[in-house]
Amino acid sequence: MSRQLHRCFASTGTLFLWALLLVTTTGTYLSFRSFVDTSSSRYFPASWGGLHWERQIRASASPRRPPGSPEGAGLSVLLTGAAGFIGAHCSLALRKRGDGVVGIDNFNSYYDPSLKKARRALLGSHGVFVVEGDINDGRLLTKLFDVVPFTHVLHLAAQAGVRYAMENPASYVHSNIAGLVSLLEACKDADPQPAIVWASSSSVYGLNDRVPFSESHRTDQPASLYAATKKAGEEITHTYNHIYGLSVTGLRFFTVYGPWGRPDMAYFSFTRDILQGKPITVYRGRDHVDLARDFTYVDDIVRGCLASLDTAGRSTGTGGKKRGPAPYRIFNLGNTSPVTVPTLVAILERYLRVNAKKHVVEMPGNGDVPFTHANISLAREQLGYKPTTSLEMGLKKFVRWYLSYYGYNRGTHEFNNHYL
Ligand SMILES: O=C(O)[C@H]1O[C@H](OP(=O)(O)OP(=O)(O)OC[C@H]2O[C@@H](n3ccc(=O)[nH]c3=O)[C@H](O)[C@@H]2O)[C@H](O)[C@@H](O)[C@H]1O
Repeated sequence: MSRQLHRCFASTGTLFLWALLLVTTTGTYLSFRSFVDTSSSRYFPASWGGLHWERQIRASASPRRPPGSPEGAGLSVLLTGAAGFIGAHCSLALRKRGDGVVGIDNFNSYYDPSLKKARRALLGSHGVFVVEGDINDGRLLTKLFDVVPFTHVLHLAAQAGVRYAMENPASYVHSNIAGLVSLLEACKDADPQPAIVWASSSSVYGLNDRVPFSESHRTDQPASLYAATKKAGEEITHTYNHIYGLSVTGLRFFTVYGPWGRPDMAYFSFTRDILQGKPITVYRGRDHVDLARDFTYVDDIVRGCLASLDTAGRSTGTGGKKRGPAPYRIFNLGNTSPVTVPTLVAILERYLRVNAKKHVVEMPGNGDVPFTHANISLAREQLGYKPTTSLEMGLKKFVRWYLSYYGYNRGTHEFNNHYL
């Protein structure tokens, strides 16, 4: 009897232990799931969806060219990075000529998000709707293509900045590699497939020292992780063109500047610091040679982007299957007249009527290249691209915008009314 009782207690104890194990495992699993769910929903906030949202998307995507217009029916463009510098300018230019545009932007805090929100407000006042979302969110992209048969994607969302790549390398992989692949996946699955025009960079020329830089020059010696991710983007888009028949145009932008620009770029941060009486750091190359850039004004770049969309040709695939070859193009979009960084500073000093406190240092090994200079023959021939704005003229427009936007004209730094 006592042996039976003992066996019974022993088996009850074993059962209890099993039950305990089961409860603990289930609890651990559930808390892991909830962690995964909350972290992913924190990553991709579900601030999209619903009938009202879909109506806004459709309205924004609809071309508004009059029927029988000489320019044709009008494009319907999904524009990534729409609250960014070049994205906002392109969105407005497309809208103004009667194309439909839906923007997407993740409003990250790489630089002051209030500037991005101000750009979004400007776009909103012109009928361009910008979805707050990340291009890594495949569900959102699929939904957008379900709602609208976009004819084109202008992909300008990216982690920009050459030197920041040493501080935050993961953000370059997230946006410029993973985000690009996520977007291409959605595009290849879409029916009809859109044609894609996207922002590569002059930085892909890296250590190339043949000038001016031509599309046929080598681009296998990047000097920064930023450049490497843009170069990778050119190879990745080629794969999608080859396998799925997506029409792809990559644009190598050369140090783009202008009103509503990026605060992390030299012309912008120099302006801010000069006005605030702070010293600026001017990098200098080896043997005391000044650094130079083929600074390109944003309106010229916008014309290049629109011409690329207009000449992109069709993607050939449907339902993820290629039906024939599609265009794959790469163009330099530069200004063809490099200017040294000290000259850039001198022009700003003149317009701002303030002498900069210059701190000249050897260029640190942080990804910078000594100079850039675009050969734009190919873009001129195939896109009719012809930059018309000198750095002198473009900086004048930038400074005028800067003073107005930051309230210097009224002797106050408060938010001001500002228009392009
Ligand atoms: O064409 C591109 O593909 C890239 O262009 C731009 O890169 P960059 O040409 O490096 O522009 P930008 O930072 O304005 O520095 C300009 C000059 O000022 C020098 N520079 C910079 C900062 C500083 O404090 N001091 C300084 O001398 C600096 O050494 C350089 O000589 C975009 O940012 C990038 O996203 C990418 O699009």
